[in-house]
Amino acid sequence: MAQPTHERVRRSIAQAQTIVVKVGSSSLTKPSGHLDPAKLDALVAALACARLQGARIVLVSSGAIAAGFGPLGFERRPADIATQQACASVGQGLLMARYEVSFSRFGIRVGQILITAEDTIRATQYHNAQRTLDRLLDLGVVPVVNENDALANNEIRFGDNDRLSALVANIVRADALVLLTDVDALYTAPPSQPGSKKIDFVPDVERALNEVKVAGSSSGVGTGGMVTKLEAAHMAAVSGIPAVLTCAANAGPALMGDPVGTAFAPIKRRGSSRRLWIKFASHPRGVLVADTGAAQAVRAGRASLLSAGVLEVRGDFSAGDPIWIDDESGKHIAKGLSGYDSEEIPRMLGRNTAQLRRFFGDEYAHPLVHRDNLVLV
Ligand SMILES: Nc1ncnc2c1ncn2[C@@H]1O[C@H](COP(=O)(O)OP(=O)(O)O)[C@@H](O)[C@H]1O
Ligand SMILES: N[C@@H](CCC(=O)OP(=O)(O)O)C(=O)O
Repeated sequence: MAQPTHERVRRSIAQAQTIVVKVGSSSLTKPSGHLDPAKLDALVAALACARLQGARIVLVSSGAIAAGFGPLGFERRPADIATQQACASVGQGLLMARYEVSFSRFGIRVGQILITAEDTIRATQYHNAQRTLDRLLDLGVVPVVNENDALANNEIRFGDNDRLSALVANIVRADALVLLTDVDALYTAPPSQPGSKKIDFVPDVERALNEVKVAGSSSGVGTGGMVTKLEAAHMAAVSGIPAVLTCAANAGPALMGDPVGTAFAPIKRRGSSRRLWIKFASHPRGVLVADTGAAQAVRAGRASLLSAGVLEVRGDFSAGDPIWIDDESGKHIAKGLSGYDSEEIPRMLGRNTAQLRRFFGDEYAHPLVHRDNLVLV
């Protein structure tokens, strides 16, 4: 794919039909950490303007914990998970109530979607989320998405909403991702560092990941800082979606394609959402160890993993679950979705397709991991 120019990326954002906008806690709160209704109203005005011009808008909004800790009597954002979850439970309702009132000024309805990492890992939940979001957008609603903090356990939590927003962008097949935060752009180093310079355009986010110095959040209310925002821009780029990162006050101009903040070029053609999910969001539940020939074929690309080239299966998983494909030295080569339950696999190992068909029947004559369900790492 030819590298798009800065101007072209901005134009494609201006022309985007379906747009995912992510707003961070720090952009919705006062310095005290409490929810700031004026900031929320200003953001909603910019989004409503785009919506009323025909864009399909999904808002991924943080701020539940920030909205909840004040009313619960805490002076600052609590650090322990259980209290954060309690704050999110109280704050999510308060946040939605504000969005409801604010969007209703423009005659726009909102719908709440609380999502967990599991919903982006399991194919059935993923498709369920996709169907609901698509239908809401068809009905002209602005879905307001957040992680289901009150229930998500720490091991599978995203924790930040940046990467979640990139997955949502893929789920709704968005044409653009807009990341709104408390800095106006990506800088060559954290803006507090002397000499850091603003970056207007990132043609290749994979290179930027190595070159830009980023830090975590320093706002006291945000979570991932610039690290997870760059990861989100990367996930968008590899699924063919241009992104722009800027401050919430620039939401309007950013959506119009004006040269505010930092624009990120897509680096691949739009790939399948399944592959993005496999690569970035799935948590493998087992391992298939490939022999030298199979490892070579998988590494070379576009080859399925056949039972004949697999030496060992580890873990307890079901057909459709994500698994690692390792080489004999234990190095991860790829992630993929298993075609079979782990308990079915041992008797299939080392056998070619004709043998599998003869011994076990047609339903066993398929690859252990089909190439469409496999992503190199
Ligand atoms: N290279 C960088 N460029 C811009 N901002 C950076 C960089 N490295 C770290 N940051 C910090 O990331 C912060 C934004 O992240 P965060 O507080 O998590 O916001 P949000 O709540 O919007 O997710 C900024 O306030 C900034 O200080
Ligand atoms: N889901 C959490 C978001 C966590 C968070 O602070 O994220 P972010 O501000 O986007 O870095 C909430 O609503 O409070």
